[in-house]
Amino acid sequence: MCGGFLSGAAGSSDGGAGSPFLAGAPSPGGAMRSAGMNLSPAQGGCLHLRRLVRREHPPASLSRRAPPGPFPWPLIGNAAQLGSAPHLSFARLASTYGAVFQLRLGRWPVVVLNGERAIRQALVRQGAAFAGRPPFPSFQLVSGGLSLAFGGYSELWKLHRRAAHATVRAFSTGSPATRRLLERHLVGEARALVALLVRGSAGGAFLDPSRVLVVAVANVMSALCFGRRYSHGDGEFLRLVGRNEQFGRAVGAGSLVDALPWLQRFPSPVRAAYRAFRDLNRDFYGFVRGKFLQHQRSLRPGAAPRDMMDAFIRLQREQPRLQLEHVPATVTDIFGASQDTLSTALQWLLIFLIRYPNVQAKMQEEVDRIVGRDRLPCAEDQPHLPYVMAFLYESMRFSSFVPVTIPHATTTNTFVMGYLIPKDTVIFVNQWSVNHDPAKWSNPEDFDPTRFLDENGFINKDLTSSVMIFSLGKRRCIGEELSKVQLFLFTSILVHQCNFTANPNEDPKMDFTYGLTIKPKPFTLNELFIQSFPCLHALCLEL
Ligand code: HEM
Repeated sequence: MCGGFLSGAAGSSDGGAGSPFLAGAPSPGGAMRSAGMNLSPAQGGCLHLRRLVRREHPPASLSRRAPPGPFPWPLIGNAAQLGSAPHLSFARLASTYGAVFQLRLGRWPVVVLNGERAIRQALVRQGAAFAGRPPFPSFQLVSGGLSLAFGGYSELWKLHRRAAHATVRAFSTGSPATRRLLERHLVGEARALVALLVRGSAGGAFLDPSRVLVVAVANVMSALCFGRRYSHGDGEFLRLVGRNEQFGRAVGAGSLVDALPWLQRFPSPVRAAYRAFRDLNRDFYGFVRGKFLQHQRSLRPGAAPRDMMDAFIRLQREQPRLQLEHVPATVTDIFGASQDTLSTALQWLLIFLIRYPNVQAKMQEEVDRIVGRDRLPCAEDQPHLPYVMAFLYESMRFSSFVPVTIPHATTTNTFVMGYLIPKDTVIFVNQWSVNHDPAKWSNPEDFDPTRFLDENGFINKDLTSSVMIFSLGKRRCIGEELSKVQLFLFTSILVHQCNFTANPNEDPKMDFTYGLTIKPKPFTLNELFIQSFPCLHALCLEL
C-alpha cells in the first residue's frame, strides 16, 4: 500500500573508508549502489536477501570448514568494506558468501549471522555457546566496567541477569498494581509531551521532537528506577540523557573505536569519539551511583522498596552472592538501555505518522471508535486496537532500529549451518536481515501495517513474533514486555490527542544515522491538538 516512500527509507551504505566510524553519516542521496544500479537500501538489501535464501545451505564439501568471506586487508581487515550502514553491507555480502560468513576487523575475527534460520540455530539452539561478549575496550567503559549488557557470560553473570529481569518485571508488568503504577507515570509523561508539542507548534511552527521524546521516556524510567522525574527544562538531566547517539556509535557492530583502537594514538575522529564515549559513560554511571548512595542511606529496614534501586539493594542484602557494586552498574544498564531504545522508537513512530497520513487517520479512527473522546487510551484497550498494534510491529520491522544486536562472542568451539566457529570469535547478529527477508515478508520494502492483520482484522501473532528487534536466546532483551507497553500507550495517547503533519519544506526521504540504534536524521513536524479530554489542559506535572 504505502510503497512509494521506501525509495528513501534509509541511509546509504556508500562511504566507508573515509568515515570516522564504519558507522558514519549516509551519503546525501540515500541510495545504495549495487551492481552498477542505483537502488534504495531496502531494495538493494532485498535483492541480496533473495540470493541469500538460495545460499542458506553450504555445499557438503564446505561442512566443518570455516565460513567463507571477503579477503581481509593487512591491519584493517574488512573495515573499509562496511560503509556507513553495516547492516546493509552485511546483507550484500551474504548474497555472495551465504547466511554465515566471516570478516576480519582489525585483529578481531568476526562471523556475521544473517536470516532467521542461522540466527536461531546459533542463539536459541546453542544459547550458551553464543552468549559471550567480546572483550572490546569500549565495553569495559560501560557502567563502571561491571555492565550486565556488555559483560561476559559466567555463573555470576547469570545470577545478576536473573535478578535484573525479575526486578524489571516486578516494577513494570509483574502485577496489576505495578502495571497501574507504570501506566500512571507514563500517562503523566505523555500529557506533558502533548502539552510541549502543542506549545512548540503554536502559530503553525514546526518543531524537532527528538529532545522532548528523550526526556519523556527518560522520565518514565527515572520514576521506575529512582522514584523521581525531571523538568524538561533541567539542563543537567538533558545533558545526561541527550548523548545517546555518541554512545550507540561507539558500541554498534563495526565501530572503529574497537576494530582499530590504534587510531586513538593520533588526533582523529576515532580518538575524539572514544574520549566522548569515555566521558559520557563516566557521567552516566556517576549519576546513577549518586542515586545508589542516596538510596542506601535512606532505605529503612523492613520498609517496602520505593523503586527499582531499593529493590536491588534489598535483594543484594538478602543474597550476598549478588555483589554490591553490581547494583548501580545494573541500574545504569537498565536506565541507559531503555531511554536510548525507547526514545529512538518514538522518533521512528512519529516520522511514520507524518510520512503516512492515511495510516495516522486509520489509527485515529480506531482509537476514537474504541476509546471515545471522554477518556484517554489505557493498557486494557490494547487487545481492542489491532491496527495500532499492527502499526507498532510494522514500524519495528521496517525501521529495524536495532539493526544488529550488541556484538556477541562464542564461549566454546561450535558449528552453525555446518561451519566451524572457534571459541572467542566475535559474532554480529543482523536482525535487519530477518525483518527484510522477502521469503518471509511480501514486499518488505513497503510500509504496510495491514500485513500483520488477518482477514478478520485481528493481529496475526505468528507474524508479530517473526519481527526480530529484541534479539533471541540468553542475551535477549530483558525490557521487551515493558517496552511494548510503553510504546503502545505513548502511541495511542499521541494519536488520540494530536494530529501530526510533516514540514512540506523537508525532503520526505527517511535518512538515518547508524549505531547500536539507527536514528532518523533530524526532522520537524507540526502538531494540531485535537479537541478532547478535558483534564489534559490541567497538567498535573511541571513541564
Ligand atoms: C523498543 C525498545 C528496546 C529494544 C528494541 C531493545 C533491544 C535490545 C537488543 C537488541 C539487545 C541486545 C541483545 C543481544 O545482544 O543479543 C538488548 C539488550 C538489553 N536490553 Fe533492550 N531493548 C529495548 C528496551 C529495553 C528496556 C526498556 C530495557 C530495560 C528495562 C532494556 C534492557 C536491556 C538490557 C539490560 C540488555 C542486555 C541483556 C544482556 O546482555 O543479557 N532494553 N535490548
